[in-house]
Amino acid sequence: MKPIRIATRKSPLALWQANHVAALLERHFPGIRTELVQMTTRGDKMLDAPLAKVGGKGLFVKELEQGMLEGEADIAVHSMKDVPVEFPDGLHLAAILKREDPTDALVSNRFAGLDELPANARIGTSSLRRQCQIKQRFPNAEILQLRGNVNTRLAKLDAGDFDAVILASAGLIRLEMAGRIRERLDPAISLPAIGQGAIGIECRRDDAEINALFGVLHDSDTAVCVRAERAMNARLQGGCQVPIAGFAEKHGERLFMRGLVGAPDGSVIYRSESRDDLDRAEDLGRHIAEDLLAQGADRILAALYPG
Ligand SMILES: NCc1[nH]cc(CCC(=O)O)c1CC(=O)O
Repeated sequence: MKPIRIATRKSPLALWQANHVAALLERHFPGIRTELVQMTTRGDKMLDAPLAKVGGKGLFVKELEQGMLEGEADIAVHSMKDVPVEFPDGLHLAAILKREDPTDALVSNRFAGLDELPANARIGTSSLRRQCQIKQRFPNAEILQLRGNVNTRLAKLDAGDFDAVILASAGLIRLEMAGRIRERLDPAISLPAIGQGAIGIECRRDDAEINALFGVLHDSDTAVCVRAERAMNARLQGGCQVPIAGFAEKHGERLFMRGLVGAPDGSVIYRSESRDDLDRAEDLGRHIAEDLLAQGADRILAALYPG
């Protein structure tokens, strides 16, 4: 069999994730070979623009999808957080891996945790979702733009540009930098992004050989949570550039989900939570979305998407 070509971005985290999938495939299917096809996405090129202004869905995945559609790669490995809810014709998710720690992490060289931060702390993040939740708790905090891959962001912190930065715990853990985490922020304080901590494997729908491989890597507990979260996002039309958070957890045979939509300045945050059966994951996500819209989230989202 020809090597399985894995499309990936070139950031250290993306390469870690692609190599992780390659190692899992080689472990489960002795004899299978893999090779990485490294690509640059529009999101990687526009590292200076504030993420909220760059816009466009699929900023970090489009080129990888194009590569698969053109036959240059067989699968793409993504952070589910970056994957739009709609797939291009011909592509779909083959598997979702078991979720890593889904929380946001506070990283600081000066302060031991969130409660130690001064009221006017300078906090680095380019995520409106993180910004609105931090601003609600610390109205006088100064939010400073922080783009680039995980290593770049830590270098900017170490250069003294910020009192603290907020990153996904999962990225730090995967890159063996968990020691830099000062506090894993409780979801009640910083509700994670849809899909945060989960890795997805995308491939061509009609590629039977490839599709057959991924059942063993699929984690159905993670998938049911991510399905609920993505159903919420589908209803809200959210991308990674809007202040939307959604996080589902499996408690026994039930799902518990929380969602929020906030104004970027933290002046108002609409929150919703609910429970439902596992086989109603998508209804649960849509229900949370409807509840948020009914509270007033539609006005926040309309202001962010003119037209
Ligand atoms: N926005 C980029 C991005 N996409 C996924 C992760 C982290 C890994 C994950 O969520 O699985 C990150 C970095 C971050 O938010 O700090």
